This record gives sequence, C-alpha cells and structure tokens, in this order.
Amino acid sequence: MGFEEATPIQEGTIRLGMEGKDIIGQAQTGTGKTTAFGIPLIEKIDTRDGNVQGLVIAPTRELAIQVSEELYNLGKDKNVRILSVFGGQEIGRQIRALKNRPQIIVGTPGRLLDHINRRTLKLENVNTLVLDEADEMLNMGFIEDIQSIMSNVPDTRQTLLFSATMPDPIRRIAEKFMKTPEIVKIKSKEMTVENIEQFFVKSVEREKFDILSRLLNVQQPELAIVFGRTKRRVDELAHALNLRGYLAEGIHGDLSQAKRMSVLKQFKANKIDILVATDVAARGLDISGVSHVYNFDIPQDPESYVHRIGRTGRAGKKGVAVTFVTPREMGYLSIVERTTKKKMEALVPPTADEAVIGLQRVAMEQLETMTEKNNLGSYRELATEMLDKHDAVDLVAAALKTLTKDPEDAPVQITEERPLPSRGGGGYKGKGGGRSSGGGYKGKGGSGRPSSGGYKGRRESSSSSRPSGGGRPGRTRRHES
Ligand SMILES: Nc1ncnc2c1ncn2[C@@H]1O[C@H](COP(=O)(O)OP(=O)(O)OP(=O)(O)O)[C@@H](O)[C@H]1O
Ligand SMILES: [Mg+2]
Repeated sequence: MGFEEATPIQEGTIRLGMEGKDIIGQAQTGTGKTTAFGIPLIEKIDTRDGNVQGLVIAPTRELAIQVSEELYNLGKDKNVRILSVFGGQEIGRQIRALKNRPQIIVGTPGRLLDHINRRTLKLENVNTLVLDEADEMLNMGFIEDIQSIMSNVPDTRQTLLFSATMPDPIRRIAEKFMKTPEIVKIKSKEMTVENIEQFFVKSVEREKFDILSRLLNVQQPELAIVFGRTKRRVDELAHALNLRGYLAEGIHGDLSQAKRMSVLKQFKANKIDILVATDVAARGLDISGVSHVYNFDIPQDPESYVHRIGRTGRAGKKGVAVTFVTPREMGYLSIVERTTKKKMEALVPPTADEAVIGLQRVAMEQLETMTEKNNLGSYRELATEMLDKHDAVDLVAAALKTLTKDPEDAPVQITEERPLPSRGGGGYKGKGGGRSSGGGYKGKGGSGRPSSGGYKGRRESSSSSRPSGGGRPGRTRRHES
C-alpha cells in the first residue's frame, strides 16, 4: 500500500493483536488505526474456512464502506473475502452477497442486527470483533445494539476497540466486554493533531454565514467540510453556499443512501469543493485534500470536536479548523479546549474588502491559468484589436473585475439555531438524542471553569492570528450563479 513505516499506533498494537490480546487502542485522528486493527484481523483469517471469522462494527454507513475497502486492500493478496452491510441498501442484495461466504463483515449496528434476526448472518465462528470508533459505539445511541450483537459472538473472541477519543466512563464500560485488555494510548501533548491550526470566531448567530463565506474567500480551501448542528441547518447552508457561488452539497441522515453515496463520491472526486455535514461525517472518514474544517456550530461535546476537525490534517498533512461560537456558547469553547489540552486562537473575521481581495486573487489565477494553457486562438486577435484602442493595464483590470463577482449581493436564508443551553459550572452530558434515553456519561465538564476573557483581546488584536492564506490559493472554484 506504499506505507514506508508503521505509525506509532500500528507499532504499538499490531504485534499484540497478532498475539490474540484484547486491545483498547487510542491515537489521534488520521494516524492509521484502520490498518492497526486491520492487519491482525486479516492475518488471523483462515482462507480455507468459509465462515464469518471477523466482524467490524462502525457507526456510519460511509465509514463501514471505507473500512471494508481498506481491509480489502490489506487482504487482497491473501484472497480474504470482505463484505460490508449497512442500512439504506437493498437487503436482498446483501442476503445474496452473504451467501458467497464472506470471511469478514463490516457493518453498521442496525443492519447487522437485522441480518442476525433474519438468520442471514451467523456469528458463531467469529474470533475477532472490532469496534471502530469504539467510544461512539459504546455510547448511549448504540450501546444496546452493540450488546445484542456481542451476545451472538462467542465469548472466546478477541476484541479490538479503537478510537481517537476514549472518555474514562466509556473505557470502563468497554473493559466489561473485554478480557484484561491491553490499553495502548499513543501519548501526545494534545488530543487533537498538532498539524491542524485551530481557530475560533466569536460571532452572533446572524452574522455567522457572511463570516463563513468571507473566510472561504480569504482562506481558499482546497476541499472544505462545514459542520452544522442539524439536518435543516445542513440543507440551508448547502443551499446558501450555492447561492453565493460555491460548489457545495449537504450530507445527513435524512437523505437517501444513494444520495449520500453520490455526494461523497463527488466530494472525493473534487467535483464539489465544500461538503456540508452533520456529525454523520464527523468520524473516521478519510478524504484526501480536505484542507479546512469549519464548525459552523460549535459541537455539543469535545469528542465530537476532536473527530470533526480530524477530517483534516491526516497522515502528517496540514490542516486548518475554524469553530464559530456565539457569545452564549463560550463555555463550550473552554470545555473543548480543556479536554483537547489545546487553546484555539481567536480569529478576527475578514472584512468584506478583505474577502473581495481573496476573490480578486482567484480571478487573477484564473486568468493566469488560462494564459498558460496557451490555446486562446481567435481571442488573441480580439485582444490585439482591443489593445490598439485601450491601455493594457486597463484591459486586464477590466477582465479581472468581470471575473470577480461580489457574492455578498446574493440574499440567503439561514434559520437561526437556538444556542446550546448555557453552561453552568457542572459537567456536560454525553450525547443527547440517542435512541435510548438516560444513562449517558458525564464528560469532563468539571468545575472551576476558568474565564476565557483574559487572553482573547490580546490574540484578537494580533494580526498574526490570521491563518496565512490557509491553503493553496485559488482552489475553491465558484460556479456561475
Ligand atoms: N503506516 C502508514 N504510513 C502512511 N500512511 C498511512 C499508514 N497507515 C495508514 N496510513 C494512511 O493514513 C490515513 C489515515 O488512516 P486511518 O483512516 O486509518 O486513520 P485513523 O487513525 O483511523 O483516523 P480516525 O481517528 O479519523 O478514524 C489513511 O489514508 C491511511 O491510508
Ligand atoms: Mg479510523
């Protein structure tokens, strides 16, 4: 696969995994955890045996597909048969595929249970169980399903749990399902990746969108993901970004699976520049070229923050993350910072003029690329004709002005989202809105929250807190709107 050396988590877990140990593996986003569990899993498969021997559970359909693809790459020389099963795909097709005797199944909890109940999936020969994004899988929304699935897997199995985050209460739950697990935690100063520059923008709700579009113009991401809190938010943001001339599409749980897959495919193929998403795209997705992540709404819990911004800065690459915070939500910012052990820098929103400069730069690059392509044919004759009549600088300036459309003219409609409930001194609750209620864990809210007031002004007044261009200029294409 072209990897030259093992990443720390791979070095720390592959040998243990091959020895058959239960493992809780924790390492930062984008550091190769899939391969860390993938190699021991693949190595253990007996290719003469047509039973399901390995089961990987992932929280989202897109992640299940991605993990199955990576396992396929790892196992293809050995001819290991791998199948992904997930909701939203025709079940008949999956049932037929299950008859082809796959040896590893990668699936989402609901659909796995469906197959277990229909007796189309038998797990009595499974000797390796993997929970990717383990803390999410053992959190309120999934825990009951996971327990039911586990009850169908022999107790003698090896259990491998991986995630970039593992809050203590969840780790304690995890250990109940494991046999004296080895805890392999790759030490780092921060929970987030050092290569990601992290900023926050303090803004009232109604100004967020204009600031976002200005930031996009100034920072010029190669590919960007914008996270919103709700499905409606995602729909409105994607629509509004299109009105402003960006190539953006939304992804969330209410869309058909066909649509979800096509949006992701277009994004990976760089046919769209901005993916607007709910937390459905927060975990595990590995998409090369994502240079910027914008949290249009600050996430409810710090783990979600870690995973969202971890969609950039993967495998040693650089990234930029910008989180919008309304004044009432500043408490959440401190909680995130305390959990990640990393302070975000305050970002002064670009002015409309600065944003236009960004657009002018894009126009300039468009003209330059066009010139370099050198296939201007009859346009050259027209140009010569025009140069007889006008000053050359005036003409180029006019061409630039024509190409630079000030997008803030386009009116957009974004419904105001209620701010997160204001934080008292207490901890935050783990994910709300799960399928089961109650339970949950109390996160690291803690008491004695330090006031974030002190450093803010200083940083805000420093112009160096602005990301220097942020990415390769001129990447975010704008379509004719
Ligand atoms: N040893 C390696 N050397 C170089 N690149 C690697 C290596 N192992 C994995 N990668 C690549 O690094 C990228 C990130 O890997 P992966 O998706 O497994 O990260 P992860 O740790 O699971 O992240 P997340 O916490 O976001 O799920 C992938 O593109 C993968 O192919
Ligand atoms: Mg992963």
